[in-house]
Amino acid sequence: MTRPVTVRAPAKINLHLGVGGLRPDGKHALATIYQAVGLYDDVTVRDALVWSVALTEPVDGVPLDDDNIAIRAGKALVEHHGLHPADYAAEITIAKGIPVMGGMAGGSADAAATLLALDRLWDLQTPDDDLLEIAGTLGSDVPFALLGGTALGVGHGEIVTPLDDNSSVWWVVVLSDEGLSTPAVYGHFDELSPNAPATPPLPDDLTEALANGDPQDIGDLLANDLWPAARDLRPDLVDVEVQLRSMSPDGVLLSGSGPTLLMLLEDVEEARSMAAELTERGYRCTLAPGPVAGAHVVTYV
Ligand SMILES: C[C@](O)(CO)[C@H](O)COP(=O)(O)OP(=O)(O)OC[C@H]1O[C@@H](n2ccc(N)nc2=O)[C@H](O)[C@@H]1O
Ligand SMILES: Nc1ncnc2c1ncn2[C@@H]1O[C@H](COP(=O)(O)OP(=O)(O)OP(=O)(O)O)[C@@H](O)[C@H]1O
Repeated sequence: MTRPVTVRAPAKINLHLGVGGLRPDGKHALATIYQAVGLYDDVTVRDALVWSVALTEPVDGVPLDDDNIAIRAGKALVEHHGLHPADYAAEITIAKGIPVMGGMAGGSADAAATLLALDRLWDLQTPDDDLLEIAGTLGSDVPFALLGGTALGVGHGEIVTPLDDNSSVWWVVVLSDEGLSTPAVYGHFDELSPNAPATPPLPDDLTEALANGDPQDIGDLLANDLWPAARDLRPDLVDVEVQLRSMSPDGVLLSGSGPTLLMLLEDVEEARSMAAELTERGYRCTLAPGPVAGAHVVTYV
């Protein structure tokens, strides 16, 4: 019997989320810049006779059956290697630190972590390119969760290329008590933007600002095409956004498809005092540094 393996995978935000038209496969063409930030899920895998998934603490909205993306990831890895499904299954335990349905790709992090953890548990030695390819079949954000750091994402978000990022920033992460459905936000985007370009333009200015590492320039260039749709679906977010902008006029951003909101700060002390002030005003928030590493093993067999 092999020893359990634990992999830690980060949340992501999109510093730029350019959304194009709806493709025939039901997804939207993207030109995005991902950044991995320091909120994590830890996924532990153990050999088992049947697939199962459990959480270390109960969290609403996470399926505990075969719909869980971690189990889908495990089965995809078994299939990729042509292994006999009856001989390979795992007990998966997830410690969730990434908000569920928050637009921070928590499920994607779990899928990426599971791929890496099972690869190590079963000593499959899957090449990195194969892991990225399997990841892309599981969800648009999954390849980036493997990669981490800061990266350009094109296609439907699954084609990722690392970017030179010389910034080191802190994000005040303002959480919402209620999640927002990613397909619903994309669906409303289609209603608001019927003439979106087939391929959105690449964010060259932000790419350059990241290479230069100046947080002020980065803050000025943050952009998210899903924001108007998220605002319509969740008008309560507008009030939070106004409060954040009154504290820091630049550097406020919707995370992915929302509803989490972000505020960029250069200095950790400043980030702490903003978070304290927001907490005092009744908001639930946390801090996360960026960029951080992608999925990585934290225990060894
Ligand atoms: C909003 C983002 O987080 C930004 O990175 C992602 O685009 C969403 O990625 P994800 O949650 O991994 O999404 P997937 O699991 O691939 O797709 C879920 C659903 O989101 C919508 N979707 C997702 C990605 C994409 N480029 N276009 C889409 O329209 C589709 O309705 C799709 O059925
Ligand atoms: N391991 C998992 N953790 C969280 N959600 C999961 C998991 N597996 C499946 N799901 C389902 O995936 C959906 C999206 O959850 P998730 O927390 O990944 O949202 P999100 O962070 O908004 O995603 P994204 O930013 O990629 O759009 C939920 O409906 C949830 O029920």
